[in-house]
Amino acid sequence: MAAVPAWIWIVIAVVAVLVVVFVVGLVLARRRRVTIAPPATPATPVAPEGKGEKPPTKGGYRTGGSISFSQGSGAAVAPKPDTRPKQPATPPVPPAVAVPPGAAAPTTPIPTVPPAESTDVPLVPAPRVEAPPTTPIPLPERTEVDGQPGVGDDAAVPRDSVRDAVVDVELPGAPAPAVEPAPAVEPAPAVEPEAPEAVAPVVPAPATEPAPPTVAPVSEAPVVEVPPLAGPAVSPEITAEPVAAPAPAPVVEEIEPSAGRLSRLRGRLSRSQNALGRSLLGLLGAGALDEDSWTDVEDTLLMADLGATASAEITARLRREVAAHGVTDTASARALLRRVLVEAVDEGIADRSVRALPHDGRPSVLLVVGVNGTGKTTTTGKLARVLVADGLQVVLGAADTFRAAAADQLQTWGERAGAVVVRVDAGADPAAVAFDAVKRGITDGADAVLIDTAGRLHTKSGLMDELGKVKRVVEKQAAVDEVLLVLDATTGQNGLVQAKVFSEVVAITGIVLTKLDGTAKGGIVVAVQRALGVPVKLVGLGEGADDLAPFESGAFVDALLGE
Ligand SMILES: Nc1nc2c(ncn2[C@@H]2O[C@H](COP(=O)(O)OP(=O)(O)OP(=O)(O)O)[C@@H](O)[C@H]2O)c(=O)[nH]1
Repeated sequence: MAAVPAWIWIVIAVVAVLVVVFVVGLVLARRRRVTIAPPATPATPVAPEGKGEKPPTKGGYRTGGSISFSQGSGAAVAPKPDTRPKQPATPPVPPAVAVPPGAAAPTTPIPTVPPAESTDVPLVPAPRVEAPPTTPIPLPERTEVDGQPGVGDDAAVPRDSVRDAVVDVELPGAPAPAVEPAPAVEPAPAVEPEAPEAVAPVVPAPATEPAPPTVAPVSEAPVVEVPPLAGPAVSPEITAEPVAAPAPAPVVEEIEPSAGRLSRLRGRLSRSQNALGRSLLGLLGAGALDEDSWTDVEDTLLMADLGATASAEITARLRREVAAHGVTDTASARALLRRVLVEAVDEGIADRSVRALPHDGRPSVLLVVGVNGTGKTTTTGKLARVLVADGLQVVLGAADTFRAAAADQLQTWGERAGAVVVRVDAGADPAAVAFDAVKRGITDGADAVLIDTAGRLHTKSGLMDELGKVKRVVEKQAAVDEVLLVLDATTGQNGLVQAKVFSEVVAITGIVLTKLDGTAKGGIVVAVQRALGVPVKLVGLGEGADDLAPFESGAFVDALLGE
């Protein structure tokens, strides 16, 4: 056998090397290939939209269709129906984020991308992912999110807008007693138990009987004498045709004199307020005060809403007085505290009288302004009572045409006090109502015209402009003598913000601090007077018709100190 030439061995070796290289390359190439098939079980299961719960994001919020939006009223708005396409792999971007009371408005949307661990999710092409909704729900316009309720919140949904419906009811065939029938009288068989209540608002009471307002014996024709409770005696021929009986004269109530009211109501103030007095007296009466004690005094004043500057000044003043004269016992501590607090409350205030007396042959004109729900209508009604009790003739202007029931509410106050009420339908121009009220006051020769205005959203320039217009229109007939800003004492420092904004739109001349019966923060009196430079003239100490009192610094401080 002939020897194989060397070159053949060389060729065989080269071919063998090439084959090895090719095979190794093929194996490596296969290993580097990306798998595109989805795994059997995704690492992060995503519930179908609108059915299951979405993974929570930061702050406890949940994305998806059940996000509630706060409106100005703080009332949750029902979420809009979710019409977005289903996106199993990618959670949708929420159109807006609910702002909880007390939280700062978020400036960036809540992250909705999958969390970090979603890197486990394989790279899946997402052909069905569609664009987010093209009409996002706008964020509410509220810019003030400090948690205080009611700052113009009702501007969107008047709080009692559902109450003013007139219900058509079937009239009963016989007079229906609203009170328990006397045992001797047989009840009329045809009377439905619900009838008296339902009928009362729409049927006038009989002209002949001064019946209570809820008694509405509708079958009483003027010519038929029917004893109020003698249902069975009514003739069957007398039908239940509505009879145009003259409206009953409104029962004007007896009004409590305003003098000494603050003393009478002091108990209410004390109950909520004297925590301040007690702790101050406790600190001062304890004898030698160290630095910590003085810090506690200042903190106590701060917590009662006196404001930082006033608290510091009062503390410094107390320190000086204690250093100069000493405090030997609780009585001397109380006397010192009283003097210093009264001075603080009266600082810069010369006159707390309400300018409600007629002058120059025309009535005085008072405008009652403030944020909704602070007690404007109630205060207007209470003030009307005081004026009427003092023998003045009063006209009330229902210029709160925004809240449907406000005019009704004022009318009731007017009827009870014996004051004329000028009103129009809800939604009319408030400036026109105010104008008419003043005109009526002048024509009637009234002594005072009180104009109740709608709650203002102090962050909304449109509504605030409207308030300015009311004042300007009124002034075409007569100068406005008093602009009373009604502040709810329970809103604390937020009241100061409102006060400042209102004072930029209309010149406030006096403050009415309502709901002082429900807060331990009476120090707001000092803070708001300092902020506006106008006096607190009246205080509201309850929901009762006569729970409005003149503000008196001495009596107020006595109440704080629990005397
Ligand atoms: N406890 C207490 N409640 C008060 C006082 N003054 C008013 N209220 C209550 O506060 C609520 C709101 O009073 P309104 O007079 O309707 O308030 P408003 O400012 O006219 O409200 P809008 O018409 O919505 O702007 C009512 O339930 C009143 O009875 C007060 O001094 N003490």
